[in-house]
Amino acid sequence: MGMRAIGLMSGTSVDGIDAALVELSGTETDLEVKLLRSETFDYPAALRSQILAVCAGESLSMAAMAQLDDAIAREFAAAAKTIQTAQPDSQPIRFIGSHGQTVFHRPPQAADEQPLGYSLQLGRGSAIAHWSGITTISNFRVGDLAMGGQGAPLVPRVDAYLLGDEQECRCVQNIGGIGNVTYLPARRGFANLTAWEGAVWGWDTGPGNVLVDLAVQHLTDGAQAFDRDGAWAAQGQISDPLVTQWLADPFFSQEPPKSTGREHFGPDWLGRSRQAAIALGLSDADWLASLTELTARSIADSYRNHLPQLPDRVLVCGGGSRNRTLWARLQQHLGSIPLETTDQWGLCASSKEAIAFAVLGYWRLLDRPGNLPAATGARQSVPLGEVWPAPSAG
Ligand SMILES: Nc1ncnc2c1ncn2[C@@H]1O[C@H](COP(=O)(O)OP(=O)(O)OP(=O)(O)O)[C@@H](O)[C@H]1O
Ligand SMILES: CC(=O)N[C@H]1[C@@H]2OC[C@@H](O2)[C@@H](O)[C@@H]1O[C@H](C)C(=O)O
Repeated sequence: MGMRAIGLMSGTSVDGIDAALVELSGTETDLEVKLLRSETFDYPAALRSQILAVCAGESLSMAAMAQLDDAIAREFAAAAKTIQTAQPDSQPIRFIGSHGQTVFHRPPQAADEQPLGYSLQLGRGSAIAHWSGITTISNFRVGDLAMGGQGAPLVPRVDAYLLGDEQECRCVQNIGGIGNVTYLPARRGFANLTAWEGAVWGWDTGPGNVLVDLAVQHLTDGAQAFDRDGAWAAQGQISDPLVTQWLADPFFSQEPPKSTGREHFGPDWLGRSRQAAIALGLSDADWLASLTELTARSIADSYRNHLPQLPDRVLVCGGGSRNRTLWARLQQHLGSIPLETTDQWGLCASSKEAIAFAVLGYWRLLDRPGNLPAATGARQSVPLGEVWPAPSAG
């Protein structure tokens, strides 16, 4: 029997906590993850607004930050306890792997006086361990940042061992708030596993759902959080000149390793895009169609611009996989390359990132590396995460 664990993730959409109860066995090529249960726990509305305000640059006193940190940790601990209670049996949970909530992300800048990147995830693991009574592994990004890396994306090494293939070259495309890709060349072309792992690659492709979400929230005064199934964008016309103008953003032509967040693709970016759309006389639906197109184009263009070869297949995960308009546009730009969800390959598309943080925590306990230097730019691969033992009962 494998090791039972819980993975917890709240991403850049800030929609809620994705929780996955898993059973883990093996290590890398023999790694197996059985998903026993998964659930999303929405943030209380007031907490979500506060997180979004902080992500948008609102300043906080240290006391307010401590309070926010622990309000998030409480939600994470409660999510873990709820999913633990829903277990099919009463097996002990060995650990929680918790990503936490990113509220600030600054990639390293080579020309800067402070070249180290900085990434802050709130919801401290020590408090989650305290409130859940389960050993918690958290703060996964800092170890990579200390090695000079971007601190993101961290999922590529997990994708490699869960979705890599002997014969086929694949891309795994996550479309959360921000989009990120993992490139998995076919294993058969490599002398050994180390050589193959060295050729696995990944980067943030840019906006996933974040701009469309913000636009829908703006247009509906917050009544709607996202463009369900892409229905609104489907009613509009794409403005190619506008999309081309947006694609001139320097992030898109930057060579990987690269990562980004709401600091760049956030409210200010959206405001400028709104002005440009109004200047061209676009309707609301045209604006949404064009923002959706930007996500699709930025993903497909980044494959063409950066990859050594186009993949045989693209596997999509994250909430954006449910946006039909985005899906159709991405398929259009990928031409004959088949586009499928990771569900079709045995890995739940809406829980994959939560599952990945359970695997990264597992690798921490096994003293195995978590990051891929090719994906993050770190000087070396290291085990990721800090371990917070639960206080013993009684
Ligand atoms: N039915 C749907 N139609 C269109 N979009 C959807 C649908 N369901 C979810 N989404 C989109 O998915 C988003 C949530 O995706 P997800 O949970 O993968 O994001 P995340 O955890 O913030 O990701 P990341 O950390 O990778 O940025 C929502 O904000 C919404 O934009
Ligand atoms: C700083 C941060 O939280 N980055 C997230 C975000 O959401 C998607 C993309 O940007 C990715 O780089 C990362 O998450 C995934 C899970 C990762 O680290 O692989």
